[in-house]
Amino acid sequence: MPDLRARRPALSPSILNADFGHLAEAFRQLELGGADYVHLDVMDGRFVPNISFGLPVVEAARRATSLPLDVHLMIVEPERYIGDFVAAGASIVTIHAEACLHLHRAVRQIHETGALAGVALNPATPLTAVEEILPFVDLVLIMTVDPGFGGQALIPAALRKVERLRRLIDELGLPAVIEVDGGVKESNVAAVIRAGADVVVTGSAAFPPGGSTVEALQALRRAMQGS
Ligand SMILES: O=C(CO)[C@@H](O)[C@H](O)COP(=O)(O)O
Ligand SMILES: [Co+2]
Repeated sequence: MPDLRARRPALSPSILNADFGHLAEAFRQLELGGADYVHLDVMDGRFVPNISFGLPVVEAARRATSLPLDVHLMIVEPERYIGDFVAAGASIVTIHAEACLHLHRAVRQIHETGALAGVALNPATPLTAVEEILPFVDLVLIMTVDPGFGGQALIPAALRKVERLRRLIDELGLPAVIEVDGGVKESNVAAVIRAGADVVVTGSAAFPPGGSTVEALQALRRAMQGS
């Protein structure tokens, strides 16, 4: 399992905006561009209004790259599929607090399968939704857009939530890392890191139409270092 605290800030590009006809090439580009993880956005058309992909793509990703797979489950009742996604190759399984009634049990389930456990919050969900589970998770994912689609603009108010979570985690001395997902790009990634992100997800910024993913990731990394 990856050590989430080893490389911070880390880059976890999402393949949501990649060319699905050439996924193996997309993974190669992410490796060449220096990605730390690959973010896989699983959407069920119920928790979010969009359907993306499921287990076969996670399995294909596992075969195509040695990068750790950071699986973001935007599905209702995620606890029903945790074992399947870990068996498919997920290193990190992140479930939404809004989608899961028994978070404590689901987090334990993720750990029992040998993966790292993340809990995600939508922009309108208050931090109190993760306060009690915070000591038990490896990662908290703060959505800076409403989930469901790539290419949306980051909601600036969500960064204030990242700042508050940073303070809380540091005050309590907890090991959980903060991942920020949604609308992160070269022009705002430094502000996202300054707010307290340990891991940043970039979807559309990692796969610019007609552009180079390797160059996009290198530019993002430079901007991250200038934070
Ligand atoms: O979880 C999601 C969207 O629901 C994200 O991971 C997006 O895939 C990120 O894409 P950009 O906002 O960076 O274009
Ligand atoms: Co995501």
